[in-house]
Amino acid sequence: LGELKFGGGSKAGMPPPPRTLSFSPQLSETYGEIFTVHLGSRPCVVLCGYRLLKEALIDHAEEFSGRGDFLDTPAPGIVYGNGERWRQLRRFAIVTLKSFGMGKRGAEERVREEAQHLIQQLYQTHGQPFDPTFLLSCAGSNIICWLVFGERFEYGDERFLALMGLINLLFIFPNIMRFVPGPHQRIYANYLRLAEFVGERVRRNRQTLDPQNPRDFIDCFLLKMQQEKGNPDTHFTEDTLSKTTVNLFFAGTETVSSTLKYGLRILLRHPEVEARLHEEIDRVIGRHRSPCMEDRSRMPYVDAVIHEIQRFADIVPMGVPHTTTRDIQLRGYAIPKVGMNVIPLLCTSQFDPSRFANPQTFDPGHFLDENGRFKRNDAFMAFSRVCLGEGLAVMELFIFLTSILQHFQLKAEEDQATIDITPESSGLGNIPRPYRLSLIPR
Ligand code: HEM
Repeated sequence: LGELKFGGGSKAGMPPPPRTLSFSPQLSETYGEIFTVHLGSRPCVVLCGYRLLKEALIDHAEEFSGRGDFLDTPAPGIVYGNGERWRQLRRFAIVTLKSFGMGKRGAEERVREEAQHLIQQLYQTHGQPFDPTFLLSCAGSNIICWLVFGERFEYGDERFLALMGLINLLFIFPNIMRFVPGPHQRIYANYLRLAEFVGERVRRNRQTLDPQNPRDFIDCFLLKMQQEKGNPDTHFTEDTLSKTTVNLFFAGTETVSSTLKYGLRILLRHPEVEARLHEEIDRVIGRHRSPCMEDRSRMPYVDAVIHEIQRFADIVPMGVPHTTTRDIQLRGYAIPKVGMNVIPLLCTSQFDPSRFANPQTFDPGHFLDENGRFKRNDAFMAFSRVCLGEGLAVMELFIFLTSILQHFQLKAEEDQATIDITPESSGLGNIPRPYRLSLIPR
């Protein structure tokens, strides 16, 4: 297993690393589509390629629905949940967020409104080069703030800035971070501060709770806790409230903004794609009204580009670890229920050469048929199987990206031909390279 790589990452003066994936897919050339690696003392079954991932995550969805536990997070919320607790918290979150309009018109209005705030902020850059990370994170984060905290924040609001400062991709691994010295311990400290922030909001909500008129996810959770009072086996506790809220906050913020940040960089590298996007946006939406979800069905090129950005950026290359809910045979191998993590290497489906003509090339044609209509491809697995926020993410990506391109032309700071669109580092997440761009009003 000498080839096993945990992330890439280029240092100053060094050539960029090859596109390494956390478990280099080349391992499958030697060991096949299914093999075991040992992470410390934990055996993990790694699954590679579209067909095998489909077999496990879709055809045997129930059997592979357990959440792997090598992240060792105690009293988990949804993302690291398992069994009955996970089922109940997940169902509750879906129903509650839908009641606030997630995946529906209510959320669409919020996303459109947030897009307008984002555009106003982008005009303030006055065509000068800037790093888009902060503004994109604010926009994505505000959608989740509205769902879980019942309000959006101005981008300069100190409470919001403090909150944004706590977010880091590595949040998802707080328990690992706790033990790794150096900057990781700071990240773990940030995780605790975010939990504290949530705790304060919970105290505030409790004082003003109106059972007839819950304002946000936290209110709904508190009401559920009241209903479950007296049930010694309840899964709705202070602890699961805090963890679930932190899960939603993280999962819904960093994913969307990283995809947008990656996407804009790819468009800087491919101005011909940007030009076709402008053309379709001008033709279908025009310059004067804000984009809405109804437009999407008439914009196959935009749809294809967003899918291709998500495929190519591949921001969660290893997926999130699963485990089996019962002993199962897969391709003749026995995977026991207990003690085995299953790592679905989503990247091996997203880059599967049997499913994409030129997997290593950014090409929106991967999602277009010969008549220019949008073409689904089942090997597209950016959301894996159980992402709870998929509908919301799709809405945000479409409305934010089309709004930006409706108003601005992108201008690179560096020579377009040399823009490197491989990730800055590639591990549990693919992190886009830091860059600056200018937005020229159209
Ligand atoms: C571009 C955006 C996004 C991407 C690429 C993404 C990707 C993923 C992936 C790969 C998983 C693991 C699924 C599995 O275990 O099979 C996941 C789970 C999850 N995502 Fe997303 N996600 C995105 C946006 C969001 C948003 C906006 C939310 C918030 C509402 C969200 C909430 C969650 C939650 C709560 C889980 C855990 C679900 C569970 O274990 O039951 N995600 N996501």
